[in-house]
Amino acid sequence: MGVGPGPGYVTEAAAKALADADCVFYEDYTGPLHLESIRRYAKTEPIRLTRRDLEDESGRAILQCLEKGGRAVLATAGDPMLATAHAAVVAAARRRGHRVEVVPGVSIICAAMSAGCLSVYKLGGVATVTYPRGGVYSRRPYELAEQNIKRGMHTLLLLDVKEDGSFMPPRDAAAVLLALERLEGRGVFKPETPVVLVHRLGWGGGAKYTNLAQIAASDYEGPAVIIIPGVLGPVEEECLQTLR
Ligand SMILES: C[S@@+](CC[C@H](N)C(=O)[O-])C[C@H]1O[C@@H](n2cnc3c(N)ncnc32)[C@H](O)[C@@H]1O
Repeated sequence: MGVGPGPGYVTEAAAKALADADCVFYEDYTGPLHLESIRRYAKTEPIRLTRRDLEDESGRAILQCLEKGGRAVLATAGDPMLATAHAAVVAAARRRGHRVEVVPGVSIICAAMSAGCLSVYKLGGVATVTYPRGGVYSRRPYELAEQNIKRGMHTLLLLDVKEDGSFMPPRDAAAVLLALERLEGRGVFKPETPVVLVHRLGWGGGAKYTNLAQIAASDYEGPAVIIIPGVLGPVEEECLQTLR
């Protein structure tokens, strides 16, 4: 079940699922989750599951609740299935014969495209900007943006989650993209590259049409997404100018 990008986005369907559940679980490593919104509707105290509980242990606590005949809910920020690995939990429960309903939420991906004035018809592949691991950078955002730009498509970049559960600030993401440019050198991420920054949506943040150099020098907080616009239509261009 998704509870949207921030407070106030719990749908009636999500509220009903919470009210009907015997066990309420949540995770907050794929996006910040407003726990009070969940408590408002749930009849039991929500239990936090970590990435390890869900991805390494296959959501065992959820399956145990189901196997005792209970109804279980797993609440996530945004939409529960977009840019997450939660399909594995759904599949594990269905394989054991349980009925599973996915309750969609307002995804940060949809919300960011809306707030950023960009047409989803031109959204190309999505990637995540990650911190270098063991000194090695993932080249995926660079290669994907390069392909999307060639086709005139927009590139939506999600930002890494740190080990301590905090979200990569936009300045760190801009620094990673500029470092990738130094490694690859094909002119995909230049300091003057125009970008749409969507930060802390639903939590008092907003959207800004700016460039990579300005983001690298900014103090916006995460969570955030960075969109590299492709070829802009006149309506997109006109709307983007209002985000300067
Ligand atoms: C792995 S994605 C999960 C997306 C989620 N399942 C959804 O559909 O909304 C998590 C990333 O989305 C971005 N994000 C999450 N919440 C956000 C928010 N409220 N405002 C801006 N970006 C956000 C951050 O880049 C974060 O690392």
